[in-house]
Amino acid sequence: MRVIGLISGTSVDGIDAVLVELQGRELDLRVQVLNFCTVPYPPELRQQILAVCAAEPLTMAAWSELDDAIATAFATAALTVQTGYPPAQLIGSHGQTVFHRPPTGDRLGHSVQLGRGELIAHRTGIPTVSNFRAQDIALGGQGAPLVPRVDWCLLGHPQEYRCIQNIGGIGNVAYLLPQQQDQSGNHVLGWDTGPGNVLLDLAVSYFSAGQQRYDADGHWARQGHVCEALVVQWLSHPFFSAPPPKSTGRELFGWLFWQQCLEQATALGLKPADVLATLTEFTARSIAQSYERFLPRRPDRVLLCGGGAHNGFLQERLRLHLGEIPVETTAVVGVPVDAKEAIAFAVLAYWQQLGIPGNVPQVTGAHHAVPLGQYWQSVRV
Ligand SMILES: Nc1ncnc2c1ncn2[C@@H]1O[C@H](COP(=O)(O)OP(=O)(O)OP(=O)(O)O)[C@@H](O)[C@H]1O
Ligand SMILES: CC(=O)N[C@H]1[C@@H]2OC[C@@H](O2)[C@@H](O)[C@@H]1O[C@H](C)C(=O)O
Repeated sequence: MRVIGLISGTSVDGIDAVLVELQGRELDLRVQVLNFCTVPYPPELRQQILAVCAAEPLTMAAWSELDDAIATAFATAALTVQTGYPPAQLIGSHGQTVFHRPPTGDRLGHSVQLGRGELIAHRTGIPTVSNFRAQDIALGGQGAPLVPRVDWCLLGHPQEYRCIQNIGGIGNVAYLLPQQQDQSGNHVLGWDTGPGNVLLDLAVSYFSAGQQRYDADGHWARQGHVCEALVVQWLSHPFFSAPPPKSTGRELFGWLFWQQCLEQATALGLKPADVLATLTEFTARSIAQSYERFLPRRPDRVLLCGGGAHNGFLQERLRLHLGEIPVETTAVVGVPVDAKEAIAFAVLAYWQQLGIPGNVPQVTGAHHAVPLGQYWQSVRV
């Protein structure tokens, strides 16, 4: 089946769109990437999204406008990625997360992704699956991370224990047992590791007065010195010691957290490069520390994906803290680092059609595994 996968993540840097040909089911799943592109948001729309993520209030009418503007941008990205290719039969659209609250005690989680699937289906003429997190949340789960079951199929190894580490705005890991030992995918572990690039991006944007959006290859951070006292202080945040299942977002590691970091760094007289070096170290250590705390054994290999996989300095720090464990990217096993999440939502939509579960209960905390997403029919245009 030809499927389009769409996602814009917590970095809000644009819509990743992939066109794939999918065959098979789970361990025999085969993915052929036909095309991939990232379609940036119009700058004004990006600013509106970031404002909502930073808790700016909206009327319901403005909220509806925003939802449709995002859905329209997603539909455009879908049409762009399939230009020149035979039409896709299905779209899996994650949408844009603007709010994420994990469950606590009796209170159900709540995760809001804008860019409604019904508009995407209508605009593109392609049936669309969206709203992937809601069913997991209905079963008491975090609604995230949802990619680990796809990782198990696409990136698992017959004999190796592997960690697939996404470093997007937020970081998340999937820990895969050798496929020979785990034929069901029920033993996959995973959780959000904390901030990926989100604080770094906020810092770069601040220090460059909006001229730069991210620290290309970690070049700026590499020129600074790590302030160990701040790294230790930031790592004492209760999120890091809480056991999985756990997920997070800009609500915890976003604008407010960055403001605190900036205040503390300024009080200590840190230069911009030092702040970036310290934030990079914080991300690297939060990942390594979570492996030490929560993994039953050290992985044989770590495969990185997401935009952070392009940050050489972050990779260096991570290697240092992971000791002997080889750290590579998913690209070395044929899965492009920037397309992996979009591929995952194409697969989750495909599984929804086949009735195959998408979540992993011990990852999200949901009561059981279930197909994910809501299906919207379309009128062929
Ligand atoms: N060449 C590069 N050097 C350093 N960092 C980079 C580079 N390219 C991208 N990034 C970082 O990656 C980020 C985007 O990553 P990605 O697209 O994986 O995030 P996302 O999908 O929005 O987040 P999430 O996985 O949390 O949903 C950018 O905001 C930037 O910080
Ligand atoms: C609520 C939400 O959008 N969470 C994202 C975010 O970005 C990374 C991490 O936090 C992960 O939990 C999740 O995305 C991926 C696609 C997931 O669900 O696996």
